[in-house]
Amino acid sequence: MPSKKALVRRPSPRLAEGLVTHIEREKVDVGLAVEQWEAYVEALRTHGWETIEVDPEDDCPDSVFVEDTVVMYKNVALITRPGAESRREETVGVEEAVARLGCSVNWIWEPGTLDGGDVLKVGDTVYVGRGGRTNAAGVQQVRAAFEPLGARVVPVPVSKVLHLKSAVTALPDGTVIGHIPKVDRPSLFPGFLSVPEESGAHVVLLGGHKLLMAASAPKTAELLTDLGHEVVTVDISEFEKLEGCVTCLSVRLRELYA
Ligand SMILES: NC(=O)NCCC[C@H](N)C(=O)O
Repeated sequence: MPSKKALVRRPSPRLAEGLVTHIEREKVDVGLAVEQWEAYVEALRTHGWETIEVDPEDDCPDSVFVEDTVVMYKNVALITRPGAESRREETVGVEEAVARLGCSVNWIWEPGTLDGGDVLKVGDTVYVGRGGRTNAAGVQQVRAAFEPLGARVVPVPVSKVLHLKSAVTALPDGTVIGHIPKVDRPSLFPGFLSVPEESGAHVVLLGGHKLLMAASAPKTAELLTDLGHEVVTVDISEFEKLEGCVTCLSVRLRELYA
């Protein structure tokens, strides 16, 4: 059944200790990050999403990046086993939240690792990034969880950025967008549009032609507006310093059964 709920998780007071892998560490202003997070949540609400706060996990610096802890396909919530050990505790509260919402719960098991940021769904095609955080066993377990439900899992190499969705996301019509220097194999996607900025590759689909994007990609916002999309922007500079992007701050639940 169509639903418009989104999981979010308040930033930890230890946010500034979050992991950085592909970029230089920069000082994070936690107070500003909280303001930016609140504005992000407000943008989701303004555009028709009911936001559900997962209990905060103050001891986990990266817990605000809730996308990495669970992958939804239909009514099934696949609880991940994050590739970074420091993030594994984050899944506990998320599992409880999705179970309360009536999802069927499934899990990635050792030796599998999977970060939700490595999973991009385009219709029933589920692209899974095989990179620093997601291993081959993780990809195989996504297949086992979702293919019996009608998905087709397509593994994609990721070597230049943290996650698959740091490199590419998809527009409402299924066109995959990415900033070419950061995409390993653009030819793997049937329809690919190159965008001028790295953070322009990240869109959250708000419904209809509305896209939520970071304020740091004005040229891409202009391009997508010119193509007929309605672009809503949020400043997420403090999360970008930790390799976060608009997608990773929420998990949209579009097919809840309950
Ligand atoms: N899905 C995402 O883009 N997640 C961002 C995670 C950033 C966090 N600092 C990490 O390295 O795990």
